[in-house]
Amino acid sequence: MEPIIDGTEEGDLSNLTPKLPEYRTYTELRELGLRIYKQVWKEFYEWEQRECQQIIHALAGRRVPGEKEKYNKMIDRLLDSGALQDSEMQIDSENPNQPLLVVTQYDAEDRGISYQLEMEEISVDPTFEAHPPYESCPPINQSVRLKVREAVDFIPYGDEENFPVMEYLDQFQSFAWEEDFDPDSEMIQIETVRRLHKTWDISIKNIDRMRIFPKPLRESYNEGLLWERFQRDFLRWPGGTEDDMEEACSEPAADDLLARLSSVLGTFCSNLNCLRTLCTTHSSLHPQSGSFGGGRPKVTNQSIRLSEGEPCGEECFRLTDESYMDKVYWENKSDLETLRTILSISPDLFPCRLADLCFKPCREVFVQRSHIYPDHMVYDDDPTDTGDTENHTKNNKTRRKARKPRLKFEEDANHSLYVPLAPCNHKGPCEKERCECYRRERHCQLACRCGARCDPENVCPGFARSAMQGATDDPCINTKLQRNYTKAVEIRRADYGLGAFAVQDMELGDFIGDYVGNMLTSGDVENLDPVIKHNGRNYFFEFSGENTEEMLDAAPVGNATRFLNHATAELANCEARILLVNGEHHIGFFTTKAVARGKELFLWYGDSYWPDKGDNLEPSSD
Ligand SMILES: C[S@@+](CC[C@H](N)C(=O)[O-])C[C@H]1O[C@@H](n2cnc3c(N)ncnc32)[C@H](O)[C@@H]1O
Repeated sequence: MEPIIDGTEEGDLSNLTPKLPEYRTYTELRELGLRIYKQVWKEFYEWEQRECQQIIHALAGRRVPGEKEKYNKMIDRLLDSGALQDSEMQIDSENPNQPLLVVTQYDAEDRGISYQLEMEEISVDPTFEAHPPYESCPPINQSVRLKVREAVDFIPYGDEENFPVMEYLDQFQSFAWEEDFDPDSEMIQIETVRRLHKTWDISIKNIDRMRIFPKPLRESYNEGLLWERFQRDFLRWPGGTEDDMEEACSEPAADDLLARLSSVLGTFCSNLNCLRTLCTTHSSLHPQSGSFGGGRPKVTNQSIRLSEGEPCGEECFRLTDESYMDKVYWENKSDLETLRTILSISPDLFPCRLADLCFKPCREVFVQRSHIYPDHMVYDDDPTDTGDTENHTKNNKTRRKARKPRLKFEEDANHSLYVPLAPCNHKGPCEKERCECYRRERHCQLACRCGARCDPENVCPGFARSAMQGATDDPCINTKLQRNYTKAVEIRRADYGLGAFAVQDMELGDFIGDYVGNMLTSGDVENLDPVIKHNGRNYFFEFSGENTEEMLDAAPVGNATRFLNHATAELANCEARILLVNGEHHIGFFTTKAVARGKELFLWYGDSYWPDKGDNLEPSSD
């Protein structure tokens, strides 16, 4: 038997039943929900049709008097389906210069009736040259990881006969326009929820129980239809009220520190190269380097205790010995919970900081941290190396078959300085004696924040000192990239499609920009896909170092650097350098000689880029 609505639990109908005694079961409630849903649906689409008509009318040019009547008459004749079943159109061959279109329609007995249609001639300025067809490329200022799309968004070059449409479509499973999220239906659902909740006093929980929407309204404080709605701008329409539904999104409990922080910072990326919201660079594959940089502890208690610095007093954690390890007892369990939460966010936070946050002596927090993370639990492997990455790589590998020619960063006599190095993994600042980066003149200067593992708080006292000193007169080359000290370029037609031209005089060593694109994790990429084959433009840039093989594709997203064309090594006036910035590899383009304003910028793409043609492509000399 259908359960009667419970009047005791949260989200019950005890307050509803007196108002609406007929709604006593969830089936009845669902019928009410569906009724409101249909009502909103109808209102929305009636409004949308009217609204669209108005917009289209507003866009139309001025009408010639009588034109409408003439047009209507003609349409009536054309649509007279009793007499005519088919039609064809042709230009009047006797009068090719006359802009006249003859429409002939045929009836079932093949009798044709012809109409002449007046046409408006639009002449195009003969000096106007249409822009060559280009694939879409939204601008980005840092590389991103695009999801591997299984649905095709649109068919590029669909109107060009020689584009292999079917070969292109074969790569996808479905059409995005058939599947993707529909903002209209989200608005209709939200308005239905609002009416049920506000007008009919039905709780969010009971609305969920009606099971009329495809996804739950409130899966958690940051999941579900209600939460998603507040992440977007909302279309205003007369039937929908943009009001207080936000309050229906539940907040994490007051004492759930981790959840509260996540709800605030969930979309904020704390990676030093990012520091922005809704990052798609770090959080998708490496969630721990996104929101919180937390994850597993990397620093042992022993190293913390022996780290550089003077004890702050007799009770300092630096003076903790074994005998003290079982003498710390915190009566209030919530103190320990707070410490655990802080450590789950930042597992290597120094005891002095922990002491401030927990209102406890540093020695006590140190001992408690040692219990939570005993030294045998502290690994020195790469915490960002998750199974996710592996899966992603595997997926890519199965999807991708052959190696594409790509712009490749190769170690040779001229470029050996710029082969990427793994971040230094030692305590303190880089030193001549021990650092490979120093030997190869790739060291981080003190004021530069290179080296993901060089944790300023715990293991790199040199960092803290240098940071206070501010930038040096001769800052590390990374700062040009970090601060975006680029020289302006203009993108315009060149000998090989579009090219990048100097807008101002440039000197040797000027920074042009950071080559950004879609970050691919696998060294293997798909067969030259039909779009590249068709338009002949390849935006892959691969670089491989000691432990890295990374690839950027600036075809789907990019910035001005994607337009630097190729020239031989002698004629090129720019070069690519691999920089290690806060532990991430970047490809910076720099001038290798002075470039006068108005001149095109060229890069030597490397031998592997032109597998068929060899390196004999030269730019024009002017
Ligand atoms: C990274 S894109 C450079 C920008 C490109 N010109 C555009 O319009 O987008 C590389 C492509 O440009 C063209 N290209 C660049 N340099 C060239 C050269 N020296 N000779 C012939 N084609 C070149 C090739 O189609 C190549 O795949």
